Amino acid sequence: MGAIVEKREKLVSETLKDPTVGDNADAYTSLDLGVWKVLLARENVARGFGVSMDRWNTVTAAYPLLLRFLKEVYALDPQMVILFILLKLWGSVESVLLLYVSSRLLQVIEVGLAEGRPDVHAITQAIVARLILTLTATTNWMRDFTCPVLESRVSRYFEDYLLRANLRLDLPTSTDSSSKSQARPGDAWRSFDGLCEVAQRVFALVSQLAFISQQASGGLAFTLVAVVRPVWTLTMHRTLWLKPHVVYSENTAYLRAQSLQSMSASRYRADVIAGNIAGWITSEYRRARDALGTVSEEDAWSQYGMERTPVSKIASEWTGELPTLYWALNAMLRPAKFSMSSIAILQQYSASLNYSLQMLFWDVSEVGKCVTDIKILYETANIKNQIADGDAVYPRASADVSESQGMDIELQNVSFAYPGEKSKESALRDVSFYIPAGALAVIVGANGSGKSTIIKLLRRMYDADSGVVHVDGLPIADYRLADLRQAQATLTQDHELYPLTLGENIGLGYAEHVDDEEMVMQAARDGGAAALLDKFTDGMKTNLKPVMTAYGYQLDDEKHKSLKTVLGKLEKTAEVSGGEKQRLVASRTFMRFRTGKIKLLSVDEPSSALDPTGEFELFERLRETGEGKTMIFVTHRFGHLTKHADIIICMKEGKVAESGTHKELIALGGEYASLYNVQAQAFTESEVISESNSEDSEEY
Ligand SMILES: Nc1ncnc2c1ncn2[C@@H]1O[C@H](COP(=O)(O)OP(=O)(O)OP(=O)(O)O)[C@@H](O)[C@H]1O
Repeated sequence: MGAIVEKREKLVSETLKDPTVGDNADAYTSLDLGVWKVLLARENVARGFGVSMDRWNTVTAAYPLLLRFLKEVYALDPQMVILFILLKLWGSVESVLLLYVSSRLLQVIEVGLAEGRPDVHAITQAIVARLILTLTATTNWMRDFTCPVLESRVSRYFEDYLLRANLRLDLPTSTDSSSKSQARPGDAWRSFDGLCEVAQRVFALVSQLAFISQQASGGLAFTLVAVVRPVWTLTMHRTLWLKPHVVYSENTAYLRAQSLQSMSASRYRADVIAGNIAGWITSEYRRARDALGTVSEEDAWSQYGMERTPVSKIASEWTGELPTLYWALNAMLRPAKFSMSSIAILQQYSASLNYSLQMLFWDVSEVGKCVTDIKILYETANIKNQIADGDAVYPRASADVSESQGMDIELQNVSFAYPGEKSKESALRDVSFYIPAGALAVIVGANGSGKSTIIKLLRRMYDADSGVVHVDGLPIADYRLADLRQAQATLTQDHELYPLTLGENIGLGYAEHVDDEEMVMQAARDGGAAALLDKFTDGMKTNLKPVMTAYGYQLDDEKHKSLKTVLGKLEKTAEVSGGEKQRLVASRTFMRFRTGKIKLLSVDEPSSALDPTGEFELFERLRETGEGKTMIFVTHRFGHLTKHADIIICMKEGKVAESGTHKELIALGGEYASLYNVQAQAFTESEVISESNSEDSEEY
């Protein structure tokens, strides 16, 4: 863990010093906030009353985005939005009305007491006040109904927006943390509600100030004195949200404790139980906690907001006392103009203003977060994909190979390192080879030698750092991505099962025909998954991993047996074995073949969990189906495939060690021959297959 932290420190300081990164390291301030480190872009404009122009600029720059956001939310349901805002604003109106009623009440009581006659006005005022409270209860009740309806409309709209924005991201972009979107659909509603809340607070404060400034007991001077505190507090408020910053932790003990804590997740459970390491995890966790001591883990944003000295807080409290001081001084200096009721009324005004100010301050401190969340939300749709689209149509009408069913592939001096790769060596180094259209190529080599990476470059999951991948004579980057991918079928062990039905898991190989049960069934037969579909009562309609919606709380083992049984049944999902998963994924690939557009089939070790018969049948069917198309198989197993291969590319440490046919490579006696011999030894009488007699020995 210490090494990780050292590396992280080094990485940060080297990146900031790196002139190619573009920024200047001096432009950042590094802050330590508990377990967090914050790299904060330095503000370059002079500060006045704690407010920087940068902060103001950020808010004004966000204005068009805010306007767009509010317009979009309004368009979702104008009537509901208006009702929601009116109900919110009622809170502000109500506070002014209550101020008015209670000040009138005090005055009338005072007059009544002085004159000693029945106080009809006071009784009327009290009834009106009660009516206001009834209205408040009704508006609160109405808000309980409007709020969830509007919330779900806003959330659904932005869920849809984010789904589209995220699904269009390519692999390097979506895994790159600097461009990965942190937006969540729930942020949209929180931001809208937060902004409405601030609007309500501002409206409440302005109405109170307007009302008080008109009153004989208040007046303009009192109102001005009352606004000193909010102006002071808002200008002194520290927020990170409106500043460009990076937050990370390099606290060894904290990171260690977090890692150990995460080992309670269900994906580690089997290993933790089998390895009997629960005790070790707990004691290591406690040790990490002890080492952490009292260092604060509170989030960096809250810690940044905390004042380093009490000066600002003291000043804020004092400015809050100014209204009291004002009327106290007035009462002493001009006693004739003051009565007990006017003093009580001023006190009420002060208390009410103070409350509104505090609430406003509380909500305004969240505005920065709302603005940032809205910005992140919209920026998700503008994240630029790292894999640029080409404009050439594939297959090319003019290409010599266009008539062929296969794809003509040539790699010329291709080098590639994964983005942010920590390995000392690149995944591919100066790789060159040629696979003619319609050929069967097999890529072999040790673990980590770059075999799968070649397949990923052909699918344009990534682009080469240098060198060129040619497809049908043109650089691969020139083609339209959608055309290129449409012409390829891949089968790897990285494919996942979708949380959808078994039928959809297969049918999505050809999305346009996902509901064609006949076609899906045929693909299932080809991929060896037909028996699996028969196994489940719901067959193709079986939902594999439905999203969990069953929850049970406060259930007693004895008293609530039937409820627990219901819950158990609801929680049960359909399970498939590793081999069955591979059969389903293979069936999806066969479904893809039915598009009739496939020119390249890449198969990357998809059979690790298949039984020998299953594996043999799968490869045979793939070879039959792919007949005439270019086929690339990545494998560790030597046998039928290598025997039939038109070309074998043997990889070693990111380079092509050698290439040729099986016979040629065995005759060469190099890397391929030695890999082959290791496997052949297990099946032959003689320990080593010599180069000379190897020609007929590939069957094992
Ligand atoms: N997503 C990734 N990010 C960073 N490095 C990666 C990534 N995938 C692979 N690598 C690294 O690239 C190198 C080549 O990996 P690749 O998967 O191409 O090897 P392989 O020959 O297919 O290995 P295997 O036989 O184990 O499947 C390895 O050193 C690996 O650690």
